[in-house]
Amino acid sequence: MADKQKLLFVTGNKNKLAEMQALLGDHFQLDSISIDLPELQGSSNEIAREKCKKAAEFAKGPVYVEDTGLGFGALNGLPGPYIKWFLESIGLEGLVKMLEGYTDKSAVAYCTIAYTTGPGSEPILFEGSVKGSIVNPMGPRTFGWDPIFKPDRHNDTYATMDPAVKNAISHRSVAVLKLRQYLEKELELRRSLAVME
Ligand SMILES: O=P(O)(O)OP(=O)(O)OP(=O)(O)OC[C@H]1O[C@@H](n2cnc3c(O)ncnc32)[C@H](O)[C@@H]1O
Ligand SMILES: [Mg+2]
Repeated sequence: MADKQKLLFVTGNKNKLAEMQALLGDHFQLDSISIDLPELQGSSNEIAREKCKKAAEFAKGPVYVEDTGLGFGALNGLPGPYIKWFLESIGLEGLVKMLEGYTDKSAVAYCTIAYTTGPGSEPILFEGSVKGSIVNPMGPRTFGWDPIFKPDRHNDTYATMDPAVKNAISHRSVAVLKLRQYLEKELELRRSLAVME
């Protein structure tokens, strides 16, 4: 069997890395560099794209990054890409409190993966999102806002469900599947071109 294709993921977040390993490890040899890249302000797409360009300059080769957000329906999608700073400053309880005056508790969890073949190449984006609602914290406080996000059609939060279930339905898994399909097609194309040479 052919060696697994290598893939470099740049992130400062060990929980993201663990999930990526579970989602991609069977198909790719996933390497990682742990740096918390500076992030500009803007849409998740802009943030992921810029983060990816910086990561490629650092790694001097093909690389991917991801940006994850959590947007509240009642707040027109905020905190969105800024969820990390809200979480760090007001915590899970504070996030739940932000929606106290609203009947609309809906939220969207999303992941934007940006992949580039190297410095100077425009990153390609792969997006995944999951609709759900914000609930009082339930489950272990291991990963970010998992305890307050309950995906639609599930009785669990991301934190109370089995990690395998989260990985089967999550915003990250949707984006990862798109990345995987893209890379596998690319690889097939390169192999068929090599055969023709
Ligand atoms: O280095 P990077 O990859 O940017 O890692 P980060 O932790 O800075 O990640 P983001 O900038 O994407 O910020 C997303 C925030 O949401 C959290 N988060 C990311 N994915 C999550 C998930 O699947 N479930 C719960 N929280 C998550 C994460 O801990 C951050 O606080
Ligand atoms: Mg970050």
